[in-house]
Amino acid sequence: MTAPQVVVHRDKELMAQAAAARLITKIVDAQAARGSASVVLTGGRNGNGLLAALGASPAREAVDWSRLDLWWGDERFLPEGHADRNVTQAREALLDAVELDPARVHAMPASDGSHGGDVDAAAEAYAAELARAARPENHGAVPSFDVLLLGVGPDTHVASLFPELPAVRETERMVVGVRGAPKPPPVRLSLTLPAIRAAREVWLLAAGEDKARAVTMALSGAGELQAPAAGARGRRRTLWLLDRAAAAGLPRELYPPASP
Ligand SMILES: O=C1O[C@H](COP(=O)(O)O)[C@@H](O)[C@H](O)[C@H]1O
Repeated sequence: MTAPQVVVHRDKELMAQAAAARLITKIVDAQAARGSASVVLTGGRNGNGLLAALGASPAREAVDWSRLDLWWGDERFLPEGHADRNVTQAREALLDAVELDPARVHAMPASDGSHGGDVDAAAEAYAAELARAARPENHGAVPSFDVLLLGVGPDTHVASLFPELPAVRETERMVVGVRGAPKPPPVRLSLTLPAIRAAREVWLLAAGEDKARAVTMALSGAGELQAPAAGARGRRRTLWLLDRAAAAGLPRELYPPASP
């Protein structure tokens, strides 16, 4: 697992644009090196902001969208097409505007899908889909994602791993059903920390003053049970992409003085 690196941008718009530029480069490089790329998307304001910025960037033409696998770090367990589902919001922000291969868009199950309202069965099904995509050279039962994106909640949650809930303690399963989430809706699906840590790179996004406490806590030695964001690490890189408001509580030693 890698130590966190921190990059601070002036504001959330610039952070989204810079993260989008970074992601385009990563995808293009992975496609050049391995033929395809895999990215795990996040929900939330910062994740959707990044997707919208990517959609607005002329450089999006550099990506071969048909050779991109998309997965999700978490999902609100709601009916297909529900406006609060992370996949619905991602489609609106970007996915409907690019030429993806539908077979490579791995949305998490909906509550009115083939598993009905059984969130545990839905979690097992998504874990099986991940396992089928994993290669022998990968690290465990999930693919080696090129980039795994995570929005950081004001309470330090990432994906749907909330402080002190059972999901953040999971050490075996790659995907779990979550009940009793403090942020609505209460029932969700989430990758676990072991699945997140299989990614080559984990990028955590946080902008706005309501995220400052969470960022300070996660980057100042809190444990992953109290601050799940602290446990989200990539195998090759762990990158925190922040705006100044979210970084306000961090000691300057944590990020280079040259950050504009
Ligand atoms: O509910 C969720 O919240 C987090 C954080 O969202 P934000 O709007 O506070 O940035 C998000 O990362 C997660 O995917 C989503 O389901």
